[in-house]
Amino acid sequence: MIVNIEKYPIDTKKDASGYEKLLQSSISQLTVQGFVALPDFLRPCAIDKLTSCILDLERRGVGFYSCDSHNVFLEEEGDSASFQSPTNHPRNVLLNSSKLIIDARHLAPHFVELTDLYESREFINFVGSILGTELHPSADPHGRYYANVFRPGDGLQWHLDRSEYSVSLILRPAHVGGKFQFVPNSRRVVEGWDDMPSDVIHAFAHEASMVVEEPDLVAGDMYIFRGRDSLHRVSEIAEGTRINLILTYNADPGVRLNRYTLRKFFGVADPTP
Ligand SMILES: O=C(O)CCC(=O)C(=O)O
Ligand SMILES: [Fe+2]
Repeated sequence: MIVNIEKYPIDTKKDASGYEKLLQSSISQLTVQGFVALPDFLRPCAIDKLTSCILDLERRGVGFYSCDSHNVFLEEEGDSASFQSPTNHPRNVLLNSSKLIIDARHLAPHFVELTDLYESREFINFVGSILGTELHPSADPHGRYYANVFRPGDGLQWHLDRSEYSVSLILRPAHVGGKFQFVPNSRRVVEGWDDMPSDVIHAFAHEASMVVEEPDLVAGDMYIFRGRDSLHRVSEIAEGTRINLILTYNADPGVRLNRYTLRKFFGVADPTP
């Protein structure tokens, strides 16, 4: 088991009162901050094993280095009514991101325990109970879960995820930069923009009661948030390497990523039907 089960009794049958306490504190964190951070969720030996295995895959050239530009919605530029919209409309403004993604197909053979966690009823029920929804694993063979490796100069610009819910497991934070920044429940505001602000943080400073959160996350931490409803990014890495795992879930079964996301971030030009 890669989970620090003594601190996080996610199996309700084994420790009902510990589970209930954990659930209630996580739910109140989500209500107050719009996300949940669970420190030391992974066992130290799991952090070491997962990290060295991902770095080894990177050395062997496994994974896709995505450095294509994208818009905040992760949808085709101009594939809808807003095609007629001004060039500065968020749908038309391209942002530059870069990172290495090692997707679920490449990770699975090396990470049986990760697949087990991703699919485990206890884990899905725990995360779903915090988020107040039934959760289903993604049906996307590439994006159900994946590792991100950010090197200096890399970063992931502002976007709204295609998957509804994301769970991130931090394996190694950057030394400088590489901060996870997000604005809880900001989708509606972003959808209302006619012009993409050049400085998103500054733009939100003028929105009543909207805060750009920047949690301080360290190796072993797990965080949960609504990636489709909360604009978020990873700021540029200045020093060190940032490595994390993202596990994605949806309220409906059978959900897959759109072609845009698969092409730009996973290097998949022609997804299998
Ligand atoms: O690496 C992170 O913390 C966030 C990554 C992310 O937003 C994504 O992969 O969609
Ligand atoms: Fe994201």
